[in-house]
Amino acid sequence: MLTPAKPSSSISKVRVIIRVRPFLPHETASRNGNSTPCVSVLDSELDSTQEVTVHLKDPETSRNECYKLDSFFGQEDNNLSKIFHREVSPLIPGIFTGCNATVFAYGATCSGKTYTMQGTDEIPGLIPLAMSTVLSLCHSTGSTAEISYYEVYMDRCYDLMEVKPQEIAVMEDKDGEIHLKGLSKVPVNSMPEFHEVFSCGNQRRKVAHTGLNDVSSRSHGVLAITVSSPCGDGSGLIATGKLNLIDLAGNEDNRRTCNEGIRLQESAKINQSLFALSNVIYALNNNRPRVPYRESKLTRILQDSLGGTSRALMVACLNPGEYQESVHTVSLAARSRHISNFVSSAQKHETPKFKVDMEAKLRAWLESKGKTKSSAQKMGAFGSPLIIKTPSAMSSTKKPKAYSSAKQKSSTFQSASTVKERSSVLPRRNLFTNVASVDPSTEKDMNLHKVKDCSAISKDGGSRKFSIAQSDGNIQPHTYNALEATIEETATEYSKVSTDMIVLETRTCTPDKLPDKAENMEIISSNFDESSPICEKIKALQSSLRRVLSPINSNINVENKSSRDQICLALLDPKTPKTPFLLSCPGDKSQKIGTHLDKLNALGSNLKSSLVQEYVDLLNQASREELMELKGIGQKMAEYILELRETSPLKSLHDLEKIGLSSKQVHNIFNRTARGLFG
Ligand SMILES: Nc1ncnc2c1ncn2[C@@H]1O[C@H](COP(=O)(O)OP(=O)(O)OP(=O)(O)O)[C@@H](O)[C@H]1O
Repeated sequence: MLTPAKPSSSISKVRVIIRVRPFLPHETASRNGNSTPCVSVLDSELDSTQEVTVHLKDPETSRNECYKLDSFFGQEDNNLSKIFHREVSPLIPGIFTGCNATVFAYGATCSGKTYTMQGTDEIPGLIPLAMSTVLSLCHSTGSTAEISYYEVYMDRCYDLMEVKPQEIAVMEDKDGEIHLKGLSKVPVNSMPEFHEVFSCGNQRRKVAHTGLNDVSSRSHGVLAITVSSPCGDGSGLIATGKLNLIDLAGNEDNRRTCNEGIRLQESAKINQSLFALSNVIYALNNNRPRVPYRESKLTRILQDSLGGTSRALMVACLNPGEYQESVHTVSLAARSRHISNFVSSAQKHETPKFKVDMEAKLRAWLESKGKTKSSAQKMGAFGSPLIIKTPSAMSSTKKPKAYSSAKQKSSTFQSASTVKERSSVLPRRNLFTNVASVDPSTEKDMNLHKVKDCSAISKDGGSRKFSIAQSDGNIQPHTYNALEATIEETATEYSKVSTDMIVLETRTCTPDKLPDKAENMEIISSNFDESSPICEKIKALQSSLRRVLSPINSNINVENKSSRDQICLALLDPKTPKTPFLLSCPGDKSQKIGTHLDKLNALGSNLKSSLVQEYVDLLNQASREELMELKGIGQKMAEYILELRETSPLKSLHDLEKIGLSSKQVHNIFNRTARGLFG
């Protein structure tokens, strides 16, 4: 029987849940029998269908982090039917009324994504469970089901139902509907039929890109179940709905793998598309006016099944023994889910300041004061979209000792009496990460610590963090949003040229711990030509940030730090010295700038970058007639460009591929224009 959709405490349009797989036998052996997972939730939250706080703890360094997510399924929930009945089954009835839904398994390699989606013969995964539910509903309602199975590999789409996987063109019609031209659809009436078709597709997916001995998926596998149902009103109309069940490729941290050659390219594409997916989910959950569907093939294909009336579920899969990897996965998942609500200045005066690792103490304290479990559960971690309800009667004399003593030492904490009723305190946007292990009472300069801490993580984990650190304060929402949009855009650009894992985070810190001068904040880019678009963007970002910050920094009132408002931003990166030119032999500076030929080559490359940038600007600004004067652009193309840039301005020539041009065509258009300059 289908369970009705459960009301959730969260207002996410895309639910984001965690699933932790059990340790595998060889993992338990190599951990000398230690089977404590690096991730957990409080026992009281284990069976919660409400928001949960996920705790990650590194047994080796005792680092820890907390994130708010929609639900948690631990190692003991090995039976996938629990996840199915609670999270997936409620999405199915909508498919029979013409709505779409999407379920993704997201996570690092070997975190259990494929297992979660497919299961085994004994323990069916989410895909067979969903298929069998759809089929039984079809039988009882007179509906029919068809399946398609395709993969997105290196930003290209291939039909897995064909004996030799065919590339599928992704087309968008004038109503914005996406069509996968020529994609096979196979009618399915029974589970044996389904298994036969699905396992052939799986075999093709495995062989196509991994080789038979390599178990890691290098592509995103999408099983689409399309249901056609007669409308119950006797009109003879048919409602068509679609359920996408997606086994995403595993994200990878390339500085911890030995990837090279094609593997490195694959990995870059995988990380880039996962980041684009997270941006889409974030935009949807935050009611952003623009949802960046066009940033990857996968999100473009899923446009009709993410947002609008569609419902979606992200299952973030974790390997219980991999702390760093889990932090990457959960932080990206939490960021996707994150609901932004900027606090107005008036509200900010009394915004409670908690440090994330105080949450458990505060919750315990509330409970000891006789608060009900449910009110205690509403207690948000620092990164919580919903900050807290505590009784206004709570007096400072009743403060817990640890709390008040912490307050004396650091303004990170505020007395419990300043905690406001939930109705009057809106959440601030923050994902407070990487500093949870810091003891503020011993930390002289919290901000420095944060920077150090994040840099260290960058080195350990090989991730690039793009962070916004913000104190509560008077930064206008539009200024904040503009900065945030710029940094997101920068991170997206970065993801296009880098194979690093990208972590984008918004953090909150206390005003007195922010750098006094904007100049103290380092925005470091490495491995890029100074003239590259990413460097240009970073420079522009840095200077606009300084402009925003300078009046604030000049008005510092040391005595009144708690009401001072600041925002600071840092691209936290391993510190690589900048070099004047990055030529073909990185690491050997003496050769890089030695000869006139090198300089000429460097100039040539600068010229090319600025020419490309000029060209992109022109494409974004020119009229239809002007566009048609460009070599290689006809009327149809000009119209496509006008349409495309309305929703998403072109950022690079590569963006032209989003309107269906192949990279060769894009190259040719630009070459013709460049040749025209000299011709
Ligand atoms: N719940 C589970 N119970 C038992 N074994 C599991 C479970 N989840 C995953 N595994 C095992 O863990 C290993 C990795 O799982 P899986 O192949 O699903 O990972 P993945 O995330 O899809 O990896 P990749 O991205 O590399 O394809 C497999 O051997 C799988 O059988």
